[in-house]
Parts: sequence; C-alpha cells; structure tokens
Amino acid sequence: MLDTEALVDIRRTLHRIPEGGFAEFETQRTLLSIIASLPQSHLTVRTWETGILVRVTGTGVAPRRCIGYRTDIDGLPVQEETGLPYASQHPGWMHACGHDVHMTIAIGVLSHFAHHPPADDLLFVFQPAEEGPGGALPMLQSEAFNAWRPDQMLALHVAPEYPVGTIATRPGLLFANTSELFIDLVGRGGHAAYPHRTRDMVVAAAHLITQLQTVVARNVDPLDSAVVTIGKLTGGTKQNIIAERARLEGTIRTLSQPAMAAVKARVEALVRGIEAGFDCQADIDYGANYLQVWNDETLTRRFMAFVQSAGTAELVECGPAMTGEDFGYFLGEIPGFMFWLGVDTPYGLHHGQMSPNEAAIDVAVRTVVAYIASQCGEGAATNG
Ligand SMILES: CC(=O)N[C@@H](CCC[C@H](N)C(=O)O)C(=O)O
Repeated sequence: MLDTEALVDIRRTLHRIPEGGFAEFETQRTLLSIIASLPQSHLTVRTWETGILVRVTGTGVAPRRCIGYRTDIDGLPVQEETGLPYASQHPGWMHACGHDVHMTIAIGVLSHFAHHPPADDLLFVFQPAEEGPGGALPMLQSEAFNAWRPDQMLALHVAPEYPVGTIATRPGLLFANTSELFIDLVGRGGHAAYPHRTRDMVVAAAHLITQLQTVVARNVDPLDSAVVTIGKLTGGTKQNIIAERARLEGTIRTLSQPAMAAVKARVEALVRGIEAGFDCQADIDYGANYLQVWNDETLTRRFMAFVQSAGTAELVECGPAMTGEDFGYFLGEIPGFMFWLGVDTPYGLHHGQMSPNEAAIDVAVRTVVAYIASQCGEGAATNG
C-alpha cells in the first residue's frame, strides 16, 4: 500500500507538471502509471478525454451501492513563486488550487481499496478542467461515466485558512453558482495626439470596470451575496497609440440562479450603456457556468457525525463560500457532498506562493478511507 512518504513523492511529482484544462496529458500518463502499480485484481481502468475512471469491484456477492470519489486534475496559469525544490517545471503554470494534493489523496484512498476492496463498488473519478472550461458536466454526460455511474459521490477541496487536521463542511449550499465573463470592446484606434479622431477602448474599459463595481454594491440585496470580479484586462498595443480594442475577463458568483440572472441583466445593461456612451461595439460571452455545490443533507450530516466520532480530524461546520466548483454538476444529479480540508498556508488559493502543508494528505486519506469503509463494508484483503 502507498505509505505517507510515497504519497508525498507522488504529490511532488504531480506538483511539477501542472497543465491546463483538457491538456492534462502528462498528468494523465503519470496517474495511469501509478494506478497500474496497484493490485489490479479488483480494478478496471478507463480514460475519458484527459481524465481517468477507476472502478473498484466490491467483494460482496451483490454490492448494494457504488460510492464515487472525485478529484480534479488541472493546474492554473499562475507563475509559481514558492521557491520549492519541487516547484512547477511548466513555466507560467502552477497547481495553485491544490489539485496536486487532491489527486494524491485520491490515489492514497484508491491504493487502500485496491489492497482491501470493500464489499460494495467504488468509482474513482479523475476529472479534467475544473478551473475551466469545466470537465464535470461533459464527464457526467459521457457514456464512460454513465456505464459506472455511482449512487453517491464525495470530494474535497484544500482550504489554506484552516489548520491541518481540520475538515469543514455544511449541509446545503457550500459553493456558489459561477459564470465566467468575457467582454470585448471594439472602437477606433489612432494617434495618441489625436484622441478626437478615435474611440478609445482603454478609457471605455476603465469606465466599465468602475461601473461593474456598482452591481454588487447597488443592485444586489445586502442580505444576499454576489461577486463580480474582473481578473484580467487587456487593451492597446503601445503607449502612444489609442487602443482600438480592450478585453475584460472575469467571473460572477451568486448564491442562487435567480440572483445570477439578475446580476447578468445588470452587467448587460452597463455594457450597453458603455456601447452607447463611447460609440463602440461590445460583445459579452459568459463562458463556462458552474452549478452551485449543494451538499445532500442526510449524507453530509452522516459524514459530519462520522468525522466527529472517528477522531481522524477536527470537524468545523462552516458557512457557504463564493468559490465555484464544477463538482456541483455531479451533486446536481447524484447525492453527495464536498468538504474543505485544512492545509494551513498563509497564501490563499490561486496565489503563486500557495503551498499546502503535506501533512494534510495523511489526515484526508485516513478520514476518507475510514468513512468509505464504514459505508461500504469491509471486504477480504488481497495481496500486493
Ligand atoms: C475552488 C476554486 O477556486 N474554483 C474555481 C472555479 C472556476 C470557475 C470558473 N472558471 C470561473 O472563473 O467562474 C474558482 O475560481 O472558484
């Protein structure tokens, strides 16, 4: 069975090779070779795009259920600044959202059950493209997934703000609805000294960004919550050329679908206002939209009670967060839950210095293994 040291090595190997959504080729190859090193008698492995599905066939004469455990596998376009000896070898890319840790924990749990298959069936889901454009929805709709569709699913996400040894979750809404937001502005470029002959899209973009800040401040009920963030702004070509084009890239977060529709309506109205006011053309593209992560009440309460009694971690009942997760699509159809895993690092998710404490891997593997075993029944140990 893979011990803690081996899992830390795996995490570091995966950390070195972050890749974008649906481009996780090296990651997939690495995971497949690790999975191939496990006892195979109860495993069936299948790939889907750059993802992997591994079914563990239970030892029961008639397995009662199939529990699915999902990890995401993609990295982010973030330049790593940790200075770690096992830092990313892919310039401009980093596992800055902890998916290397997620994958390692999935491998640790899979390793246990490959050696000790439970009575019921398990499905391990290595899902691409969580950060975008979203791998969960197409995977959920795929023939490969549906051939092995589990009855319940669980997943975790690293939480920099909690100490190692903490598990935080809640029944109901855990993560927000999200929508990406891309706005292209097209005006007329020209010489910096002749602004009256142009339609300057840098100035239009500046006005639009400021106006977008009023959506949450002035259009959303203060007792509700929403986020409109512009994370990337591009425009222009040179300091003395008036920009013909500008592009805003961002994300919208809300706690309900009606709130998402209302925020989008306000964004659209503001964009149309900029179009009229700056005599330009504006296009809005909402990119990928993720469904909220909604934790099943019964299963989450059962898991929370389990964590409290198992003593493998400290349980915190947390509030909802404005993070997004396409695991929400799985939970939209299959009952289950997601939880936060404390990794205790001062830098938050998506930061170039985010460096999870690897001691959390062991906490998660022990907790998830014990929880799944408690739900699926112990099977006979295999060799290997
Ligand atoms: C946990 C986490 O950080 N998830 C991402 C999900 C990205 C959703 C999508 N690409 C978007 O930006 O709206 C997050 O940013 O919350």
